Formats: sequence, structure tokens, C-alpha cells
Amino acid sequence: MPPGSRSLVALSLTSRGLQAQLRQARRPLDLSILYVHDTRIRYSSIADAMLGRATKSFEASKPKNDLLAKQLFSSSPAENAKVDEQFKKARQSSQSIGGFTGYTNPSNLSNPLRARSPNVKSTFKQGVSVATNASTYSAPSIFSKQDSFQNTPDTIDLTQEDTVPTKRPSANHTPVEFNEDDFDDDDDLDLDMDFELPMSMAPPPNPTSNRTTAPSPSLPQYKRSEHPPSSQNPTSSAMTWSSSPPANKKTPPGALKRRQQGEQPTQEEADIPRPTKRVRRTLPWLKNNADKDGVNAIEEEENDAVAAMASSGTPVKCIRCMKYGHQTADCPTYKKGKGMNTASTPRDKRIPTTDTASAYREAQKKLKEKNKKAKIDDGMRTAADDYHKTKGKVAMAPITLSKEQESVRELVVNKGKSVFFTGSAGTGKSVLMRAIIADLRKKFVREPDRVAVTASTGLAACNIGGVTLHSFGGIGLGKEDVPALVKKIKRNQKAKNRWLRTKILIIDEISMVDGDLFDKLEGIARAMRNNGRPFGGIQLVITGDFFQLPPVPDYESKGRGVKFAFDAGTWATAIHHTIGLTEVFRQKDPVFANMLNEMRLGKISNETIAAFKRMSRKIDYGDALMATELFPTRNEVENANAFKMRSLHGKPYKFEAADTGSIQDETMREKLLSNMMAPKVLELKKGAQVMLIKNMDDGLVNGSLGKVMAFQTEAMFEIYDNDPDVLDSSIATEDLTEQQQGMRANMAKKESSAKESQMYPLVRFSMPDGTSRDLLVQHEEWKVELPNGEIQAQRRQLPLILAWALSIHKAQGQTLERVKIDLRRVFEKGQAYVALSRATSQDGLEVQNFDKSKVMAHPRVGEFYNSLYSVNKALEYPKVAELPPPKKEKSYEKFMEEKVERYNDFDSDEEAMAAYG
Ligand SMILES: Nc1ncnc2c1ncn2[C@@H]1O[C@H](COP(=O)(O)OP(=O)(O)OP(=O)(O)O)[C@@H](O)[C@H]1O
Repeated sequence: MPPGSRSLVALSLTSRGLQAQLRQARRPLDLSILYVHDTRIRYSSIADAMLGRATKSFEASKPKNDLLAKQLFSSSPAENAKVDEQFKKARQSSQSIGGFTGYTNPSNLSNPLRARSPNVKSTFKQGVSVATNASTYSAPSIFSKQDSFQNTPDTIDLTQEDTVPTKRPSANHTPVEFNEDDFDDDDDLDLDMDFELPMSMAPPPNPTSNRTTAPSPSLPQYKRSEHPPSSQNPTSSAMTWSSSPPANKKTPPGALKRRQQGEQPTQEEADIPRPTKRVRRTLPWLKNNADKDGVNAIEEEENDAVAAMASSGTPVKCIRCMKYGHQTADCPTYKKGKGMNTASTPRDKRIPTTDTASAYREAQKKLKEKNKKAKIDDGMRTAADDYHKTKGKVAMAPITLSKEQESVRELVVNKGKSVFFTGSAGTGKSVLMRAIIADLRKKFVREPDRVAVTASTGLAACNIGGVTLHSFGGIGLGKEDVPALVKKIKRNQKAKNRWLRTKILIIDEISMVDGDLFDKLEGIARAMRNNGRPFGGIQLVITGDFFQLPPVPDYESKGRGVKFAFDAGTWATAIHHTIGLTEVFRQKDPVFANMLNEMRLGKISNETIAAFKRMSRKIDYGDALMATELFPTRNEVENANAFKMRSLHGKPYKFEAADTGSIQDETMREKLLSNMMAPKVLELKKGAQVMLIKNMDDGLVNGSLGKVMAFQTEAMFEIYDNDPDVLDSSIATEDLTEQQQGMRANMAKKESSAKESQMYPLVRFSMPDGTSRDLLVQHEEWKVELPNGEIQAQRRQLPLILAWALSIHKAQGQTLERVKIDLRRVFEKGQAYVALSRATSQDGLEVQNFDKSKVMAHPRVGEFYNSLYSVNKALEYPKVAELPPPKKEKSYEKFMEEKVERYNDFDSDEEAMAAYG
């Protein structure tokens, strides 16, 4: 293959190899990082359709004996033909990602190749090996290698000079032959990248060169013009592309002066050819966009149009009033000032000119529509801005996973292991599970039904956007034996498909899953999938803490006692790794975290007992909000909240949920929805204590406590938001300014006339730092969604619940600043631990009637955890996570730097399992 062709093949193959590597790295990179050579030519990888053009440009502009050729040719032609393979080799050793800059200084060819992506700059740690398995490298792991971008023997050596051809390729070299699917990979090319054309462009053709031009009948004047000979316009010189002969541009001597003096042109001047003003050729959509071009463009168009009509013999038509018989400049309407005054008309309202009435009307209509749309867009933008402004929302900053959380994520998402991760309350199990689900959803974006998100209870399932295990399995109550259940599922096409399609089964709050149910599901999976591997080969991702709430005992199984999921016969074979999270995030105080840990393990010391007993004091929080009291049963909760509501005077406001979903049977849908945090009917009054049940932003999160201050429409909230004093009942009306008094009166009027359906509760939430924030709480949605995206049930309701009292069941998974519990009421193992571990600090926890026997863990659970690690080890003070101060904004580069660094620090996933032996 001739050398010239070879360089192009090398370029193309380099591009394909690069893509393969980028895919390997599973990370979107800008392909424009492929830069070869100095400032003269900048090649980007580009679609094969452009290859021909690039070839020409390259050949046209390539400097003689340039270094590009030297850099592109490898040491032997045979190797050159297998550039792909060389890249494969490079991949194995993870030495090259394929993107590099280099050789801006041709004299410095031995410089290592450098990554050009801003995402990876200066983040490499010396000599840290990250990945343990080359086939599972992720982009950051590749980048983290110090020598990722070094030019090593494993990569194509672009600097060898020994075989560099010094001759320019001959003009008649044999054409390069490509296989038709040589460029299959190019489908993935990023065509949005910059492509710089070669520096010199071919000049426009000489309009007169060797052409016997037949004079155009429509352009009689040109016939007489003398075009300069082609020699005066060498093709290599830069000239503007114009059809006007240069003679037209000349002003005859003295003509300007004579014109200024009002003299008639001389015969000589009159003989100089002047092209008639012609209608500028324009595309319809450009015409419609004429308003964008400003006043001058419009005036020019108008003049052009008038001139065109005049020269073509058509009657003169005014562009402004669209009447015939006079020119635009003489338009009487315009002169009277009634017409469109472009000078003072706002740009958007100007109508582009056209030369027919129907086209004009059409344009006018389009412009009106456009303006209307722009108005709506503007309105929406303003509304959106206002929404954020008035509510003072700050976007939720994503939580950065800790090292141990990150290692679990890696094990699940990238290594496909079946994992059970556990840990005491507040160690970030839910946060980690959400991160894993998000990653898996991204991974299976084209096949969302491959990931089944489930939980033991409806409430837990709702918290992670999934369904209950029963619902996923299509087993109803699941009382039958496995063969009967398999038969049942086979009759239900949707359930059958779920079992066949699922690759990853996520189970949250495993502590409430019955052991028998776990075994049944395992058997069903093997039978349905006709696959003898544990769970029929489905990858399991399970989390929960067995020290928390146990399975709800059903009537039949009461006799046999509780059976946890870890008691299931198939548990051990189904789980590859058990991982314990050890860093506590919820409690910042290590003493308090340790007290809870002792309680969890059932090894409670006398000091801890004494400390809990001291917590029976009444806490004055210094504001109008009380601690939320936790009760074991729903009835107790409802009674406590109803009692408090009755004590409030004022008008009650009822908010009914709007329920929808694919399940048509109302009772069944109701049953599903009854598990949700959001109630079917929410009754509120001014002064009601409420809890937010959705994350709104960094400050206003699920569990935030607040008080209803008022009920307002959005318009009222606007007024209030501009001047909160107007609503502050502690400020007497006479103490307000005149304007404020007017606003207060206006507000009262609006309140009395507004429809109840337009009123929302204005809630004042107390923040952990002692400040407060007001929010006009509006509707949100909750869904029960199957893996295939089918929404079985959906509820639209205000994200609030009454919060004087809350059930322990609903509190599981929550983080609460103020908690109160009377342990006399507790009857189930794990309840006390769940209740007490919701608190973030001792200062926010009130414990009545502390009794050691009430906080004991289930002995079977203790045994299970004992088998995982020594109790003494676990009794060591738990680590309290040291979090960096919250950052509001983080640049993408910074984020990537940190991500890469985390990978550098991560030695092996074994470390994360250390705590559990
Ligand atoms: N990596 C992290 N960085 C910062 N905060 C975190 C992190 N992980 C968890 N948290 C915070 O810690 C608190 C507890 O987290 P989470 O609810 O996930 O814990 P959990 O183990 O599921 O608790 P529980 O078992 O009680 O339900 C939450 O406020 C959460 O935002």
C-alpha cells in the first residue's frame, strides 16, 4: 500500500481503535481529543462520509516532508495493517486510552502523550494500581493509572523514524480499498465535535475562465461589461466571490461631486453598466426570520423588493400598506404615522416583507404565532424563575458515597455479584441502594425490565420507587407451595415475563421478609427460568438490618415463631457477599452512636442505661414545634394526631388525593396505595404540625418538621413572599406601613374569595441550624411501578403528614431531628431500636420509661451477626463519618477529580467486607 494511503488508513483505524477503547472505558469522551500534528492540520475523528473530503484537504495542505507522516507510520507496514490489534494490545495493558495531544513541538517527540480531556487533568496518583481485572476497567480506573497515557511499546509507536517515508506520495497511487463494514464502528462517532477545515480552501471558480458566456437575457447590462482576463485573477489568490465585474465598483472621476451638486451624469457615466437592483434571493424560512436581522435588513429587503418590481415592469406596490400604485417611501398611511414604524416597533413585532399579499399575510400569521409562543416561553421562564426564587430552593447536592459505600456499588454494578449489605441504622444503606438503582437503571436504560426493584413492604417499596416482593413475584399472598405458585405465575403472562426478564432483583428492608417466602421465591425463580443456579441465575442485591423490624407474623406462622430471611435454607447459596457498612452518618456524636450500637447488639452497658434514663426530661426546643412521638400501632398514631387537631381552632382544609394507575380494581388499588406515606385524605388547620415526606432540596428533606402558618393561593403567596410582615399576625396592622396595610387588606379579601381548591398550606419548616424556611406546599406524586414501567398505582397529594405522632413502621428509614418515645408501649423486638435510632442527637431525643428488656434484640439475629463477625469487634466504637462541609456548587472537573481520586484510594473490595470477617 503506498505510503500516502497508509497514513489515511492509519487515521481511520486509529479512530476506530479509539472508539473501541472509549467504549471499553464506558465513559463518554469527546473524540476531538485525537489531535495529531502541529498547528497546520488538526484532524479529528470524523464520519467516513467526510473521509474523502478530508483526504483531499489533507493532500492539498500537507506540508512537504512533514512530521505528521512520520508520526502516523508505524515501524512496519505489516503492523500498520493491524492497528486495531495493536490497540487491543494496548487495551490489555491499559496503557493507552487513545486520546492524546502531542507534538506541538516537533522537536520534542519523546514527550509522553498527554490526556487532553479536562476531566482528567492532574488527577493521577503515582503508581497506584486500581483495577484488579483488566476486563472490568472503568474509565476512572484507567485514568487513574499514572502511565495511562504514556507512549509505551504496547501502543503504536508513532515516533519511530526509521520507516518514515520521506517522499511525498505519488499522485497516481493505488486507491485504498475498504471493506464495506470497515467503518461499522463509526456509527458511534461523535459528530458534534469541532472539525477544523484545512487552512487553505479551494478558491471559487473564475467566473470567466475559458467560458463562452451566453449573455443572459435578463441581464442585458452584463453583456456589455468587460471582464478582466483570467490571468488577473489567479486562482490561488483570495478574492471575494461576486458576480459583479470589478468595473461596476468604480466611481467615475468627478461623478460624486457632480451628483452632490445635482448635475446630470455625463454620457460617459451613463454608459457605465450598472446592474439593476435585484430581489435578493432568500429562502422562505429566512424571510420569516427577517425580524431577526434588524431594521436595516428589513429596509434593505423592502427597497430591494420595490426596485425589483419596478425593474421587472410589474406595477409598483407598497410594502407597508400592500397597495399598488405608489412606492413604500411615498406610502400615505405611513406618512400619517398610522402604519408600521419599524424604527420604533420592537424588533419581535416587525413583519418581514414579501412581494405578494398572500405571502405577506402568511408571514404575518407566522410572526404572530411566533411572538405569542415567545410570550408564553418568557412567561414560563419567569414562572420557573419565580418558583425557585420565591421558594428559595437550592438544588439537591448529590451525596458523595463513602469509600465503603462506593466499593459495594462497584461490586454490584460493575462486577455483577449477589450482595447483601447491612449495617446499623444510619450507615447509609438506603442512600447506597438508591445510588445502585440509579446506576443499574442507567446500565439497563434500553431494557429497564431487567432490573426489578422490590421491598418487603409497600411503604419501603414506595420509598425506592418499586413494588412489593409479592407483587413482583405475582404470587398473591404466597401461601401455596412452590409448584402451585409456579402454575399460578405461568397463567399470568406479565408475572411470567417478569421472572424470565429479570437479571437483577433488588430487595430493600430484608429484615421484614419471611424466611419461607425467601425460599419459595428462590424455588420459583429456578423453576420459571429453568435454570438450576441459585435464584435461577438472577443477581440479588439485598439490604436491611435484621436488628430492625422483623417480618410481620401471619396467623398461620405464629405457632412456629419468626423466621428471618437469613434462616432460609437457600440464603447462603443465593448471596455471594455479605458486607457490613460501618460508618454512621445519621448521628454525628460518637457517644450517642455507640449507645445505639450497644442497644442494637443487645450488649447494653450500665452507663448506656443510665444515659438513656436521663433522656426522660422534657425538651424545650424554643419554637412552636414539638417532638414527633413514635407509637408502635397506627391506631395510637391516629388518636394522638386527631386529639391535637381538635385542639386547634380555625377552618379545616381537606386535601383529597387523586389516585390513578393501571389497576382498575379500586379496592386492590386502594390497598396498594394505603401503604404510602401520603394519606388518602389530609386534613389541616392553621397551627397543625406537619412533616415533609419528600425531599425538596438540600434543606427541606423527607422528615423536616414544620407548622402550617396559613392557607394561600399562589397569588397570595407572591405578595407574602415579597413582604412576609404582611402576614405576620404578631405585627399589629397599625404598626405596618400604609402600603403594607393595603396589602394585608388585599390579602384578606383574596383569602375570603379564593376557591378552596386553589389554596395550599404555607408551612414554616424548622431547619437543623435553628433557622426556618417557608414553603407553599403543592402537590407531588408517588408511584407503585413495575419493572416494565407499568404504573400500577399512583397518588397525587400534598407531601405532608400530620406529625405530632408517627408510627414506628412509618418512621423506619427516616431521619428525625426531634423524637419522643414511651417504651412502655413497645411490644416487638427491634421496635425500640428503630424508634431511638431515628434521632440525630441526644438533644433531640426524649425517652420515657426506659426499660432494658424492651430494647433487647432478637437472639436469632444476634447469632446471625455473630456468625459474621465477632461481637467484640462490633462493640468497638462505631466510626462516625467525618463529612466535609457541604458544598453548594461543584464544577464538573472537580467532581471528576474527586471521583478519580476515590478510585485511586480504593485498594480492593475485600476491605469493605473486613468488618464482617
Ligand atoms: N455518603 C453519605 N454522605 C453523606 N450523608 C450520608 C451518606 N450516606 C448516608 N447519608 C445520610 O445519613 C442519613 C442516614 O442514611 P440512610 O437513611 O441511607 O441510612 P440507613 O442505613 O438506610 O438507615 P436506616 O437503617 O435507619 O434506615 C441520611 O440523612 C443520609 O442522607
